[in-house]
Amino acid sequence: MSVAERVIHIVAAVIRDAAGRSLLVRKHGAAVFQQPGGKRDPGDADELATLARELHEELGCELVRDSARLLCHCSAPAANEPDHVVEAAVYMVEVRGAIVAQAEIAELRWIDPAAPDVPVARLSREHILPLL
Ligand SMILES: Nc1nc2c([nH]c(=O)n2[C@@H]2O[C@H](COP(=O)(O)OP(=O)(O)OP(=O)(O)O)[C@@H](O)[C@H]2O)c(=O)[nH]1
Repeated sequence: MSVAERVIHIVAAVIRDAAGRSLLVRKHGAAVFQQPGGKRDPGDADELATLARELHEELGCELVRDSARLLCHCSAPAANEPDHVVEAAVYMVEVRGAIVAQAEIAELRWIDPAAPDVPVARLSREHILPLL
């Protein structure tokens, strides 16, 4: 496997509630929680199209596109794929509609970014939550 094949490019979302808690998801088969989001599909026009599609697939809600603000670009060892690195564009976003875990999601959790009470993937723990 080449170095390029070991890099997973994703677009990820920070979604917060009125109390400042942040939403994390755990996928079926995964041990740790991570940001909602995912890999870009060839059919996605841009990063926000990827995010809108992933948020709908995972949470059943709609991205409010105008609300999106780039928070950071960051990278960490991938949570679920050994020997892979995840590189993320991370956006703070607002969503419209009810947030309901869809089929691919085992669990949703609103966490305090300063004191998560669930196991959290490194990308979130080391790079994203400290910015919130
Ligand atoms: N979405 C997301 N993926 C992350 C994060 N942190 C992290 O290490 N990853 C890694 O990046 C991979 C991205 O896969 P994904 O499962 O979210 O993406 P996807 O929905 O497009 O993939 P799929 O269609 O193959 O299921 C995860 O399996 C995980 O190993 C994160 O905060 N959010």
